[in-house]
Amino acid sequence: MNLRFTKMQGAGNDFCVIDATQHALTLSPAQLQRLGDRRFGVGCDQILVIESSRAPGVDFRYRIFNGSSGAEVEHCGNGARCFVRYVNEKGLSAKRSITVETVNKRLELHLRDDGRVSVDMGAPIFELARVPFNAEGLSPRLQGGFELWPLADLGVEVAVLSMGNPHAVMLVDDVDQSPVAQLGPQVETHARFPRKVNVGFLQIVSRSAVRLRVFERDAGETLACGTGACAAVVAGMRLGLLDAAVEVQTRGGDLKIEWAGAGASSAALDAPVIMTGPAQTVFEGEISL
Ligand SMILES: N[C@@H](CCC[C@H](N)C(=O)O)C(=O)O
Repeated sequence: MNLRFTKMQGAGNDFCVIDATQHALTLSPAQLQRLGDRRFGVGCDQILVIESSRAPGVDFRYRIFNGSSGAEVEHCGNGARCFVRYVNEKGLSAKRSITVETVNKRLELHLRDDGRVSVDMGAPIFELARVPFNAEGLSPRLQGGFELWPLADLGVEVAVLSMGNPHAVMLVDDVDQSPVAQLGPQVETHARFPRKVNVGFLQIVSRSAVRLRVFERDAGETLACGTGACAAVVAGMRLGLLDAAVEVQTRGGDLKIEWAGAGASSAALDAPVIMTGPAQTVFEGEISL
């Protein structure tokens, strides 16, 4: 089959976007991997499929597949910004704000007048079983009232949370010196994370700025990870290190993360995380799969 795609990027995290609003489309893991393959296919971190939705109040279904494995995942923040840019540029909706549903949550996406995109990423999830993270037999170290969990065999401590997809965040002194390529895959596949995990390396620069590298589950290190930025900043806020609005510097660009739960009582922990950043179309093409 011949498949039309649009290559997009948000802070360097790149995507193949496929419009499946007019016809049902099922791609096999091998076809998805071909799209994701940088040597023999198109090349991208994730494949985003746009489907129509019949759910009340929902404009589109937003499906996400990791490009290297073809596995469907729950959430992709940088992809969400590209999603609403695509829908607008292709005239699939004239609305500046749309609501989409992923496999496990609803998101609100807004095109801003300054050219950037804001996404209501929903509330972070801290229940370990829902991340999922198996903490049996472990004792966390508390910092600012939040837990840092030891992964003793790797000699690191991680904050654990979900943005709809699983994240482990570790504090580092300097992201440039961090052993991301070595430690990333070891934490990603650690037995304590039964569905694997995205791994963030977080350097605190000030109370309103951080540097971040993320080793993504099934994708390796990417230039930026939107859910990773949200998870890392929320972890930093709960550890008492960050204020409520934070600039995240990644290798592919800057993202702004805001969360009303920072420094607040537990009543505000279910406040949504708001992410703002760029989204751009790179080129369009067709591939034979
Ligand atoms: N690039 C993403 C996250 C994509 C999914 C992730 N690799 C996972 O497996 O959960 C983002 O911008 O959030």
